[in-house]
Formats: sequence, structure tokens, C-alpha cells
Amino acid sequence: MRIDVVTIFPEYLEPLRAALLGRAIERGLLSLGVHDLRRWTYDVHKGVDDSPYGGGPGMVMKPQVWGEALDEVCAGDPAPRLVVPTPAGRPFTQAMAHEYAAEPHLVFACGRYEGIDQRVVDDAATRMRVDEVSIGDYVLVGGEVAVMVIVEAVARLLPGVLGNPASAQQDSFSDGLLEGPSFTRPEVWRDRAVPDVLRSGNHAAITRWRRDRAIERTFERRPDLLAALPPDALDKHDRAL
Ligand SMILES: O=C(OCc1ccccc1)c1cn[nH]c1
Repeated sequence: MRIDVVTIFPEYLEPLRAALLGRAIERGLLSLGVHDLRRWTYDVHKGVDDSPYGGGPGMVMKPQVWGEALDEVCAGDPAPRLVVPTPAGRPFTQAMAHEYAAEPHLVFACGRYEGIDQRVVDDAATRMRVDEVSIGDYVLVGGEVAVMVIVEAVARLLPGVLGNPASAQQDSFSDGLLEGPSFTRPEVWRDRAVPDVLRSGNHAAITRWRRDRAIERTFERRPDLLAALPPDALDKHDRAL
């Protein structure tokens, strides 16, 4: 998979070259290109933003600069997928992470200020798939951190990136529920013991216990996820929790 990121703060994306993802890049499991948007400016001040038509606070990123940047970064690629993080985007989900993990080429546009002139997205959409995506209901200063979130969620799904692929299968949300609590040694820590069932070796009981804790936690923290489950997902026992 090829990933390109266009940003006015290329150094902000350096953490993607560290640790697990850095090793995946070194191993050629994915390639990452980070491009400074100012490379496509043409004025001495390397301006990338201007005042918003219609007034209002803040600045908007200029269409000309973005248009030329995306033309070059997407050049020669029949089907890049452009992802633009924005608070106004469609919610990013684990399902989308799986969708993106199947793409040969992802291009990320990092907005700053109040965002990017809408015509950039509209123009790009005439020749590639464009997703305006939100990673949550809050406002960041720029799209760079959101890109790192999305890239990490996608890259960990690529074959060979995670040491233990099973953990990507048993992800939170993979069965529509939140993960329940986890424990490791010591058996007792600050007078708190690990639940007996987890040391019983009774795998049916352990599976049931884990599912019960997952349902309880989902009910407690994300009732919306419970409501979204297919009707037959929870049995009588589950509903009695
Ligand atoms: O703040 C975000 O993106 C950066 C951004 C982009 C455009 C204008 C302002 C800020 C964001 C929040 N949830 N998902 C994305």
C-alpha cells in the first residue's frame, strides 16, 4: 500500500516512521510519502490560505495550491482514494479502516485553519473517490493528527504488520461489542485478585465470562452499539445481564 500525505507541517507526521509502523515501512509492507503543501505555492510568501468569502472568522485554504498538489501526488494513478479529515466528515469506523486497508493508494489532505476551499474536494471527486472523514466530535487545529489515527488503524490491518494477526480479528467492535477487562500477572495486585474464572482453565466459562463483561461494558458506555446489534445477536442470558 502506498500512502501519501499533503500537509503544511510535514514534521508532524514523523511519528508514523517510528515503532511498529516504522518497521512496517522499512519492511516494505507500506510506503509513506509526506509532502509539504508549500511546494506548490507560487508567491514569495508561499501563501496557502485566504479570507473566507461571505465573511466569518479564520482563514480558508486556497484551491489553486491544493489542486496542483493533488494533481501531482495522484498523477498516473487510476484510482487513488483521497481522504480529507474534518470535523464535518462522515464518522471513521473500524469498517472503514478495513475498507481502506484494501486500497492500493491512499492520499490524505491535511486541512488547517477553517478548512480547505470546497471546490478542491468537488474537483477531485470528478476523477477519484473522495471521503471527508471525522475521527470524532471535537475540533483539532489541523488534520495531521487525524491522519495519524487513520493510518495507524489501517496499517495494523495490513498482513504482516501486527506480530499477532489474531488480535486484529478480535478487535473491539469486531463482534459489535466493546472489549471487556484484561488481566495479567501477578494474580493479586494491591489486594485486587484476578477473577477466578480466568484461572480456571474452563474455556467455555471463560468465553461466557468475557462476553458477559463485554456486554455489560457496552451497555454501560456505548448503548448505541447495543442498539445497532442484529436482533439475534444477544440471547436470553445476555439480555438478563
Ligand atoms: O479537527 C479535525 O480535523 C482537522 C481540521 C480540518 C479542517 C478544519 C478544521 C480542522 C477533526 C476532528 N474530528 N475529525 C477530524
